[in-house]
Amino acid sequence: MLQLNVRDETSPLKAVVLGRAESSGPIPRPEEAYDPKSLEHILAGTYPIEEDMVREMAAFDAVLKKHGVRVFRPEVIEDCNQIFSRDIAFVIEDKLIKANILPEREKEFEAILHVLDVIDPDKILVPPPSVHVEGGDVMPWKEYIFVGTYRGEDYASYITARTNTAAVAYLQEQFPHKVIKSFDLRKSNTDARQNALHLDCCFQPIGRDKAILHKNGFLVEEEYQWLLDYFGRENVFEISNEEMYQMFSNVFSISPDVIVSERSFTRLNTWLRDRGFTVEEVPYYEIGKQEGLLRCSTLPLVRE
Ligand SMILES: NC(=O)NCCC[C@H](N)C(=O)O
Repeated sequence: MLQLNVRDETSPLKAVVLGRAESSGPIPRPEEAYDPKSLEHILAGTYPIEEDMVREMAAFDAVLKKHGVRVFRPEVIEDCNQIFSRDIAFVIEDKLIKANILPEREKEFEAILHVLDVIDPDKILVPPPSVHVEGGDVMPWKEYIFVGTYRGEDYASYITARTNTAAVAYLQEQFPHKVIKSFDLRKSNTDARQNALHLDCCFQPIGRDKAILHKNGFLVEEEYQWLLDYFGRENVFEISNEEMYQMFSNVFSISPDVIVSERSFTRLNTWLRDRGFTVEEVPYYEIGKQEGLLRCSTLPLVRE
């Protein structure tokens, strides 16, 4: 049995699910896209090909293994995009919460049932259908659980709004000893530069006391300001609109000292190295075309 344990975003990683790109299906039709960046690449004829994405994920897998991480992979479901394991379930403390994900992505969960077999069933939580939540929006951090949400009345019209206010209330009920801090995120179904698809698309804690942050991802300025004040301006790497689009905030922590990043993120990677981080660079540009990157591809199960 695997003893689940995830209390933050950066403690040394022991076990993780890494998504996979094999048999991820044909190029979707424009009306099948569920994020604006994929849509952009479908329309431009630049949607990533499977071979390239498999190669990128293999490079990520090799880095995780080099650092002694036990890596689980989903079973292959034919013609099903299973790259972004982050969103199908997430672990907080010793509980795995099944996400109530976009209906278009529901069957991805079946591919990790073999992982659930090594987890105590009492530790698996299944939220009611009214709770919409995806792991990209949820981040345990010290006494907090940070949650990205969309509070607008027009929630249902955004395929890019994945975590609702019922999820915020649900997480508070399940983790009463935690402070749930929610953030209203900017959404666009059509413009990837105006869309924070999940919280990890505009913010992520790194190291012991640092964060990557993008102001325009937040609809409420005080909520962005709260994060800036909490981490302290000198500990925050602020990213531009273009860097958010390139998914700079979606790097992945193997430990407080080791971060996996995209090889072209020169400004970020230099800032990290200057602050003593070990940066493991991998090619992940093709996967980035689907509005997800390294954090989105992982589902941490055990951190020290
Ligand atoms: N945590 C994340 O931001 N996940 C990325 C998911 C991208 C995928 N194309 C989606 O729209 O669900």
